[in-house]
Amino acid sequence: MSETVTEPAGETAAASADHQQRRLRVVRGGDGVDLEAAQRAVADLLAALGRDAQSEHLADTPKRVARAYAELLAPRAFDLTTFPNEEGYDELVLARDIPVQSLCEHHLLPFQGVAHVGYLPGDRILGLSKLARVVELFARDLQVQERLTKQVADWLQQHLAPKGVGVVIEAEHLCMSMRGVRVRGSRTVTSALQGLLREDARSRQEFFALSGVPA
Ligand SMILES: Nc1nc2c(ncn2[C@@H]2O[C@H](COP(=O)(O)OP(=O)(O)OP(=O)(O)O)[C@@H](O)[C@H]2O)c(=O)[nH]1
Ligand SMILES: [Zn+2]
Repeated sequence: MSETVTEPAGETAAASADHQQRRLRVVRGGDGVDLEAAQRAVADLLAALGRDAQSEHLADTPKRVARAYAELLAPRAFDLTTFPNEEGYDELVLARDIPVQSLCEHHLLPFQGVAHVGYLPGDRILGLSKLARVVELFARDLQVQERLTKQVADWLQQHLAPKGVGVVIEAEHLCMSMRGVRVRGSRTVTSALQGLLREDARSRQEFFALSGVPA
């Protein structure tokens, strides 16, 4: 899935002046979904599973399922708003317990849990809600948890250029709880660190402590 980051029309001047608020429009995915083909495929799947796709109860199910997957694979566009770090704030900024919902690419079943996303500011700070929006940007996709975790960290490092970034995701995979090995309640923890949070032991420890994850 491709992602684009553009300066909204008329905002270029504000964006180029470093002492001002800066906004970048972020759009990812939403392309590549053929709703009618998806609907036909779901009807075929129901038939292959021995279900009567023409029955009164299932008649609208292919359409609903196609739309549901299209929605689950389409993150909302947003404005990445940053502000100059005028106070020179140089401690961690951490958003804990951001809800995460994604789809495992192996079974197309949900995995869900929470993300803790933190960064050590450089020249700019980020509108706080944007940490959760970046998580959604990559979660609304067919994913593995490791890739999702790393994509969020890499994206923030690239677009915010902070001194460090840390991302922890704790999630339960329905493919492991509802089926297969059937271990209900087991949560997988993944982390991705960049910059000082990776290189400096004290910063890393602080990040994990504030995230509530034993280092
Ligand atoms: N590394 C990683 N593995 C995942 C993730 N989500 C699901 N999986 C695993 O992907 C693996 C796919 O293994 P397969 O042996 O091909 O599939 P399977 O026969 O359905 O495996 P079982 O789940 O053990 O029944 C399973 O072990 C899943 O638990 C993820 O986010 N990261
Ligand atoms: Zn799975």
